[in-house]
Amino acid sequence: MKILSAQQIKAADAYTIANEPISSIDLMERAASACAQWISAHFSSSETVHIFCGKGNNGGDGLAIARLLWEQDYKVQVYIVEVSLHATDDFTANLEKLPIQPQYIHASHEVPSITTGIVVDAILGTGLNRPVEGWLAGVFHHINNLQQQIPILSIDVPSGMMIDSSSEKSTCIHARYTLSFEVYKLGFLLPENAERVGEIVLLPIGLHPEFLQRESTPYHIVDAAMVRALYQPRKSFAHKGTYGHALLIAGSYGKIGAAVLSAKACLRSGVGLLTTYLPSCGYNIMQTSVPEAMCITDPRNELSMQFYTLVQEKQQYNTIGIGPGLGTDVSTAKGLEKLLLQYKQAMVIDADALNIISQYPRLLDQIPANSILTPHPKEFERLFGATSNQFERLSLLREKAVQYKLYILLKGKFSAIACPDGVVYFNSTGNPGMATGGSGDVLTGILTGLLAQGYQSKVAVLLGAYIHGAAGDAAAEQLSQEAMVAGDIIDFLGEIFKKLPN
Ligand SMILES: NC(=O)C1=CN([C@@H]2O[C@H](COP(=O)(O)OP(=O)(O)OC[C@H]3O[C@@H](n4cnc5c(N)ncnc54)[C@H](O)[C@@H]3O)[C@@H](O)[C@H]2O)[C@@H](O)CC1
Ligand SMILES: [K+]
Repeated sequence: MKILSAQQIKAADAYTIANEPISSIDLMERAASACAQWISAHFSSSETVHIFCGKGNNGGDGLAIARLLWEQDYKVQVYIVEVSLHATDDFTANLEKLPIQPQYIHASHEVPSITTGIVVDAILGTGLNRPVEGWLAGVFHHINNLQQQIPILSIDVPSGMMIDSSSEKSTCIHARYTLSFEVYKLGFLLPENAERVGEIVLLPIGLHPEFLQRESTPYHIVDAAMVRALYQPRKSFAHKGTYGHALLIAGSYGKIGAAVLSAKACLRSGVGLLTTYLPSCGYNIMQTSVPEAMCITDPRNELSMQFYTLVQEKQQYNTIGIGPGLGTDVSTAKGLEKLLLQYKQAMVIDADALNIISQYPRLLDQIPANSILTPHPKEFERLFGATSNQFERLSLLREKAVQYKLYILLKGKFSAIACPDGVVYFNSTGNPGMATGGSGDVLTGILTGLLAQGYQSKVAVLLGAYIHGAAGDAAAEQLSQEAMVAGDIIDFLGEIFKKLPN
């Protein structure tokens, strides 16, 4: 699914108006009626609905929602926040049709103290062009400080939030639900706005499909339809050689569990054969807990330079996953350098392997093209430096993926996957229950398994990120976000794979 900028959304509205064709006011009515329907499906008509409207088209939506709910016997109060002298035509038209008397607000102390019902925020939408400050910021603080039990529903965008750039410094409404139109907005996907958008509800408003199809954007959402199209069912005449041989280089004394989780996830993702390369202390643990994996050990407790010779001697590995629990010992760093100099196929690089690379940045140039890097935000910062906000971090992510011809998956609620062509995909699965030790090791295993069996890097990373999150969602559903552990994600992979065929 495409993510459009504020300018593109405006163009989509205009294209729909011109080509459906439909009048602007009728398109607004359609948007408002989608919101009113959602509200009536979720809140009883005994609730008073307090609707705060600005004077742009977002406010126009609010006025139309007020009328539609009033017609459905809701008790409705409308407050017009005088954000500007100018009102848009569609706002004015809807004000004329409003069956009740609105109350005007020019100062923060004029916000009524609301003790029951629900609040609808239709003050500012995608037309926001500067940070919210002054008395309007005071109005927002009043609304945000209403009692916890009063849900705040923002229409299209929480007022005060920019959708294409950072608005960290802007005062913003903190919504429990954001009822947004048709497409995700970039700002919804970045952690700086997590507390502002609450739960995102996308409501279709019939924007012209032709426009959505032909408009290009560097930002996309990875959804179920996309991964179903990427998934390849297994061939009926397959043997274990058909699905590749992966090498997983992982573990150090005290962190063999990371290697075990990664190995199990790799096997459960369909790899044909798996060899693990571990420090000697991990031998019994791996052979006992993952008997399906072959095991080669390094005589030391940290992995050393020896692992490069191993790859040199045995060229049969279709891919290598390296990093989980590896440690950053100097001999391991040397081994990684030798490995990168020799191994030229796409590989998966995670955790301590990334930390080693950030200590020796010259290694970045040695990473085989189309490899997949999976940093969390701190690892990303260590690798590529700090940025002043998350939109800048996203630009840096794209820039580095292009520069080094890599797929870089920046972990988070909506993991951002930047590709060598500069396109970014945001994963839509996963939950906070996955913020637990070992989840990343599981992801590395899945990605290594998919790459080894012949998926192209792009497909492997999109499919892998999606099924990792989806298995985490299935685990949380069954066990709760609190009680689930990383190993549970592996246990639910099968359930997700079963749902993939079209
Ligand atoms: N036909 C359309 O164009 C449709 C538009 N829709 C709605 O229209 C919205 C966009 O409408 P508009 O472009 O009128 O924009 P807004 O309704 O977001 O408001 C823009 C107004 O707010 C002012 N403003 C911007 N930043 C401010 C700040 N920091 N402090 C005070 N005032 C500020 C601007 O000067 C302008 O007067 C969407 O979010 C959506 O809700 C929907 O009705 C769908 C159809
Ligand atoms: K709003």
